Amino acid sequence: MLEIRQLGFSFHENQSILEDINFEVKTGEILSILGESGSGKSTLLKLIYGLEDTVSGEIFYESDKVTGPKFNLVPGNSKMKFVPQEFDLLDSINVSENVGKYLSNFDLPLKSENTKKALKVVKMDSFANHFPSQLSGGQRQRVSIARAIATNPKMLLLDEPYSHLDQPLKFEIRKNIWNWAKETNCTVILTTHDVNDALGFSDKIIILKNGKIIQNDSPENLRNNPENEYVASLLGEYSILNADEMWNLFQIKISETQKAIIYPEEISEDESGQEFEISDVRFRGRDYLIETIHKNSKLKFYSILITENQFVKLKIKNFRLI
Ligand SMILES: Nc1ncnc2c1ncn2[C@@H]1O[C@H](COP(=O)(O)OP(=O)(O)OP(=O)(O)O)[C@@H](O)[C@H]1O
Repeated sequence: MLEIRQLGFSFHENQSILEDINFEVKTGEILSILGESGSGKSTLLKLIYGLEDTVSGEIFYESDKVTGPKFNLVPGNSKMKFVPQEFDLLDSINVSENVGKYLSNFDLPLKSENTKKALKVVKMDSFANHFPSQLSGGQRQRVSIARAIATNPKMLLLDEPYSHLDQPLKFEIRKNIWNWAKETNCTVILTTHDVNDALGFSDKIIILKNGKIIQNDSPENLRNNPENEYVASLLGEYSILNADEMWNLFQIKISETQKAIIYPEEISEDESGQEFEISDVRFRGRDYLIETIHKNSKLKFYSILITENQFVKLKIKNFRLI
């Protein structure tokens, strides 16, 4: 179990990079830290691994206090594996040797088995004899993940692990890492700004903004009940209407102090609905995202067909308040 209590961090005085961070991660859980660029995701991961010293608060891993470089000759926690954004493979040895670098030579068949298994998780088994200089950025990234996995860590910290991967590969590798982590009961914390890395592949998601946790919840709760518009905006397409718009357009009464967040799949065409003018149509593969406007109110919805009409009548099937 990892526990973070009232953590604060800054690089200089009069600056705040992380503020009042509190959360727990249970053994075997997969946690994604989602936030815009500069929100403090990598810094949080480095603090958990002990690469930076906390300014305030405490981090405990399995009841031991995590300390930073001020207290350790070799920074980093030997009980965890951290894969940073800059992958430091050794160019003089091949992929297989890089992955086995931290494994004991005492049992060579076991070393070879663990290396092969790890390379399979990241789909790099066919590159075992290549040298890092012969690999693309995404392939090097996968090898550095395999190197961490091969050690069978109890806690794996991944900083933007899928940033260099194309969509089909991303999908497969995210699934493989999930399966591997669940099989080995490894706790995984990863950072991302892509909601798709987080929604289907995490037990919990932490939303970070300007160094503060905005929400810490299951993927389902996060999407069903986003704390505010920033959270909704990280989770994909949405529309937002205030109390006057909800009443005037749809005769739905909500408090003046609240707004309604409506996802595209919660809006449907209906002859008895409110008329909106189509302002934009984008093909998404399986359907179209249609943007519409009525006076200053905007709604987005999905449609399998493109209508010939310039106007559509829309109804809201569901919404949540923020
Ligand atoms: N060594 C440093 N010295 C001073 N400021 C830093 C340093 N490293 C990061 N920062 C600042 O700390 C803030 C958080 O950076 P961090 O890298 O944790 O963000 P992030 O959410 O991981 O961003 P990204 O998604 O772009 O990687 C940023 O404002 C950044 O400019």
